[in-house]
Amino acid sequence: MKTRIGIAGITGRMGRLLAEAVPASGAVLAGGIGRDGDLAALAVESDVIIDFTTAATTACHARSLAGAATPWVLGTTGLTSDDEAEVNVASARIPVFAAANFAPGVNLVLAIAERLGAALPAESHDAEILEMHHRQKIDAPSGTAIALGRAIAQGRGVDLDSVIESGRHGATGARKPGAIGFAALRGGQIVGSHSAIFTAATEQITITHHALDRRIFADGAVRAALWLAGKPPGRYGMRDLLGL
Ligand SMILES: NC(=O)C1=CN([C@@H]2O[C@H](COP(=O)(O)OP(=O)(O)OC[C@H]3O[C@@H](n4cnc5c(N)ncnc54)[C@H](OP(=O)(O)O)[C@@H]3O)[C@@H](O)[C@H]2O)C=CC1
Ligand SMILES: O=C(O)C1=N[C@H](C(=O)O)C[C@H](O)C1
Repeated sequence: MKTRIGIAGITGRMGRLLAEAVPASGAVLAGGIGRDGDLAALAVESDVIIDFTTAATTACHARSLAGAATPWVLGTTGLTSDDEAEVNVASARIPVFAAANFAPGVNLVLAIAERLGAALPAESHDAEILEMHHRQKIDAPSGTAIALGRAIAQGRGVDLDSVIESGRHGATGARKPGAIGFAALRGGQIVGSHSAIFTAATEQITITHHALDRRIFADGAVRAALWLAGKPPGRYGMRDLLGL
């Protein structure tokens, strides 16, 4: 039996590419909805839902898909901690695959960032994250930038929330020791670029990922959906899929 995949956000930049990527993978496109669609009805017709919409609707989607017992691949970014809590509640009832970035290469960069965070002393090597996206993007810093920050913080054995310096402006005072800084640039049609930069007095190390085509995200999300169907309830991510 072919896997039936439904798409929440099918009218969007990602959704339109997912509508091509699903049949190209051999799966069946069960249907798709924009903001006015009925997710519960789509879930009944689907073995798995891929969701690239907006954070404002994530909590509602979590409850709807948990109620329908339909596995959920979530690519939406900009989630609040309350949204994250709703996703975790849903993952007790359904398999949930959530990733801020479905490009396999980015997830290798995340793994390297964690190792650099562990290896380079926070006292000497200042960590900054730079992300650039298209002018339509509505959340900042990007989900991937936050994931990079979390990876570095994890390597350093600290909580990102306790060291984050984001959106500097005005009389900021000097950089705090051990801070992880963020800068978000917006313009044109940049698909998504992320750098983690470690700057010391005598050296600078930069790792960068440029997404050149959104198909890298769509193909990754479809791969995740095919992998997720049939898994037990729980929260999964790219590390599970890629075996990192
Ligand atoms: N994890 C990853 O690898 C990636 C994540 N993303 C994230 O995916 C999300 C979507 O990105 P993108 O496709 O560029 O965005 P778009 O704005 O192009 O598309 C958004 C989609 O969500 C729908 N939508 C908007 N508001 C609501 C609502 N209140 N309820 C239900 N559906 C709604 C829109 O429907 P309508 O047309 O009817 O308004 C549209 O189909 C973003 O959060 C983005 O950051 C993007 C790329 C990669
Ligand atoms: O909104 C986008 O376009 C993207 N969003 C994701 C993010 O916030 O990290 C992934 C990718 O960078 C494109």
